[in-house]
Amino acid sequence: MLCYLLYTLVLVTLPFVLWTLSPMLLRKLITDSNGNSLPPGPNRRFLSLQQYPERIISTWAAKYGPLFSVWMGSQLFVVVSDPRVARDLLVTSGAIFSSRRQYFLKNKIILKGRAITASEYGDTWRHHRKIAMKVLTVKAIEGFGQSLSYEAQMLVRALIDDSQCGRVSLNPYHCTARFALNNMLFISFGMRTNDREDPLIEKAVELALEFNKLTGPWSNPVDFFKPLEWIPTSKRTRAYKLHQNIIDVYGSMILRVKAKLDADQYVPDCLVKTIIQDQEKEKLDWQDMVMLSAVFMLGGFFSATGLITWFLALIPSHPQVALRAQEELDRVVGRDRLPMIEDEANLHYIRAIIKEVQRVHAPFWMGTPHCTTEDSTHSGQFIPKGTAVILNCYSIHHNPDRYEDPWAFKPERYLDDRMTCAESAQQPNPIDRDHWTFGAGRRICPGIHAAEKQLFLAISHLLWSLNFSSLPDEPISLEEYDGSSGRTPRPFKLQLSPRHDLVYSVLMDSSDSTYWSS
Ligand code: HEM
Repeated sequence: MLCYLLYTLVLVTLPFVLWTLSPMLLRKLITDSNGNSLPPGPNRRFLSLQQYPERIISTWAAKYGPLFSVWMGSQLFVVVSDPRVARDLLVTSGAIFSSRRQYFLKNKIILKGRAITASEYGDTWRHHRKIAMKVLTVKAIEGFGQSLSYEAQMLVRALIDDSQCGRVSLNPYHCTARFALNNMLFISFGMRTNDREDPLIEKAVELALEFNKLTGPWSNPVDFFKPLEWIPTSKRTRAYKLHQNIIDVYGSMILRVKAKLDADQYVPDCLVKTIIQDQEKEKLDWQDMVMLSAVFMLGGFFSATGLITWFLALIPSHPQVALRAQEELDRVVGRDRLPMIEDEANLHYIRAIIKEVQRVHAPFWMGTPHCTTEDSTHSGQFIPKGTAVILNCYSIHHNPDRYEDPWAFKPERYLDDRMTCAESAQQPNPIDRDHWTFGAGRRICPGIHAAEKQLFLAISHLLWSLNFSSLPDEPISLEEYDGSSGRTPRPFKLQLSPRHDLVYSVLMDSSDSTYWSS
């Protein structure tokens, strides 16, 4: 009996053990016609990397070098941990390094291969990205300037209001989320929410959080082991539910805009107005329309919320940074008005703070994986067609050769950098690029201009108006975070106070008196 049990155990586990260890052999067998073999890497397969995958990835990058390979289940990945390699592969060889792997949960179930980010490289991706760019170019974003500035003012007001003018401590997440949500609502649907208790905020936050929990590039075994696709799991059920919720929530919002347009009511220029008006010309079906509007809300909203919340988590432990920024604000803007978009060019230290937050707290340490559409080689290393490519921002952003004292939060390092992030990404020498938070190559984040303007307005308004401190018995963790594809800080509390006597009167000078209740 014991023998029989042992025999069965060996029979069941041996194939799995051999499969897990097969990379040892495959690394020797897989070569291109010139004998170039795969980049080095761990000699076993993994099914997932759960919490904080960047930590093990950076250890592997240190061991195996700037281009290493690793199998996640049946999928071969290469991980890029150096700016020059990133430029060579993602930019120079962009024609074959710009597709997307069809992840089971994210791409197949939740986004159905659409939403730009889930589309494979080709005509549909090009077409949908071009449509999105109609509202995301520098010029288009300038057109949203007034609304973005207004939301920044509302962000500060909401923080003051919710903290009862600084009398009680608060978790700022709800306020930062509403700021980013309203910006995306306006750019996508030409609307904003005034209601402090609006269930739409809860729903949008819930959908974005669920999306980020379910779609980490390395967090789901089902993405890498096909037989698991047939096994009902709670994650698979959640993915189907999320897809349906996206269709229901954003679909009903599109219908709201359409009803207004049909009734000849005013709708500001926005993504959804464009796609409704051009639906026939652009040959968009209902799923295309919903997914295009959803990706702004899921990706754009979550990442901007994350970065502003990370800024608020960082600032209490860096009072000297706040002080220096506030001296700059007093000198350039003064105390009798709020910062404006036009001030950005003269607020060098504020811009440096934003770049440094983006470097030390990039919302996506592993970017969004690209996928190759042809065989290629780099420095004598073979990268087969169908390989998934990870841009390892975590190692790149902590390389001491590029960033002196890389673990420290030091905005000064960017003080002489006068370029926008979009301009910096175009520099011929990739080492000079500020950071890699927005990705690289043909799939670089199309929302980069919208993100930069929002972040500038939010952070300059916050620093102009308020001082922030943590609670003595509730230190803020800068190490831990929530999310798997995107990261936001663990919930924390702040104590805030107005910075000078004019703060309330300048902020009160607003047309929207229904909102401002204190
Ligand atoms: C606030 C900070 C933001 C960060 C850090 C960020 C970061 C990223 C990253 C890393 C990618 C993947 C790039 C690649 O594949 O190489 C991406 C893609 C994308 N982002 Fe953003 N993003 C931000 C804001 C936004 C905003 C505001 C929007 C929309 C208004 C947006 C829309 C998109 C879309 C549609 C894609 C898919 C692009 C494609 O696959 O071609 N993002 N973003």
